[in-house]
Amino acid sequence: MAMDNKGWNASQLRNCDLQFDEIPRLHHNDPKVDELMSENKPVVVLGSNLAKSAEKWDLDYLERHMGESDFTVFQSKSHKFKYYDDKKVTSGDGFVPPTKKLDMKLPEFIKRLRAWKKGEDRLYLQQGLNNTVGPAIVHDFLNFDWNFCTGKQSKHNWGSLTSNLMLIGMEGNVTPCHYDEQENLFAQVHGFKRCILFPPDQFECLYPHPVHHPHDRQSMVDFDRPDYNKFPKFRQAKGFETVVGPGEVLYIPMYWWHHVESLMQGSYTVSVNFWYKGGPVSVSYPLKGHQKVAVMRNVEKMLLDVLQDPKEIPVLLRAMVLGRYT
Ligand SMILES: CCC[C@@H](CC(=O)O)C(=O)C(=O)O
Ligand SMILES: [Zn+2]
Repeated sequence: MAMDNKGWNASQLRNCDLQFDEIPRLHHNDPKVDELMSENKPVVVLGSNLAKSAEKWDLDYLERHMGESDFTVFQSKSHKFKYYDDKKVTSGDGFVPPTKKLDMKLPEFIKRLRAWKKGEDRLYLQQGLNNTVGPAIVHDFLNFDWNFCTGKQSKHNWGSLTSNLMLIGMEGNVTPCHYDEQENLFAQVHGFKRCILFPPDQFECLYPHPVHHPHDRQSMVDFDRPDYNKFPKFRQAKGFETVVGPGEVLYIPMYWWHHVESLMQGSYTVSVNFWYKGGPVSVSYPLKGHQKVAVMRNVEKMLLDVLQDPKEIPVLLRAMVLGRYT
């Protein structure tokens, strides 16, 4: 495969009907980086040393140093790893989990990753970096450029760092479109990931599952085969995209939708994310897109709390709105 000088080429990207603008890719010293971050806009930061100490995290190194613990690995029959909250699964709701959550030792995971053949079940290691990893990994973790991320945290008034997730994915793995309620500095360590982002105000085009659903925060639209009858506004979604490679950091603002895919016919991918709580809410009118999402979430939660039966929610909302507000 002819690789462009970027280390990948467009044939490795999955087809998507939409057109995207590029997410800006700026050197970490460029003042525009902080301008975009302060406007809650995504940016790829180049040349930072945020996770430079992890650049040696290839499979051999990880096999030698991750330690003997069990790590969280998701298994999927497809290329999609759609997150679900098992605390929101209620018996009899007919929900079929799309992935299986396994505990696996690293050597076993690596063996299966190396032996994997297209068409077989896929695996995606998603493990919080904590004291269960070996001392060498802890050493590398402590050698992340904490000045960089702590600097961003304080400059942009983010809350506390909640976790760092280590992600080891197979080529072609997809984390389908969803939003998180945290700020995210997403450090790409090995391999290439295509990231498609949409601002929070595209809520109406991305049709998230109801808040009480196990797939809360996840889009109902299948990007591989969008159902335009059920989700007509998806055609109007206006997204931004980038491909991040080793040493690059993508800022994913809180509440921004993101779809992330490990490039096809690429290598395995390693990423480390840095999730921060959001900062203090400053209310000014009109409310920002993400604030309206937070309001809608609260309305859904309150309605479920008082109505109890989820099926009554659309009935009440239609009675309230149709013919009165529309
Ligand atoms: C479980 C987290 C997956 C990650 C996307 C990806 O790298 O597949 C993401 O969505 C995030 O960092 O917020
Ligand atoms: Zn996410």
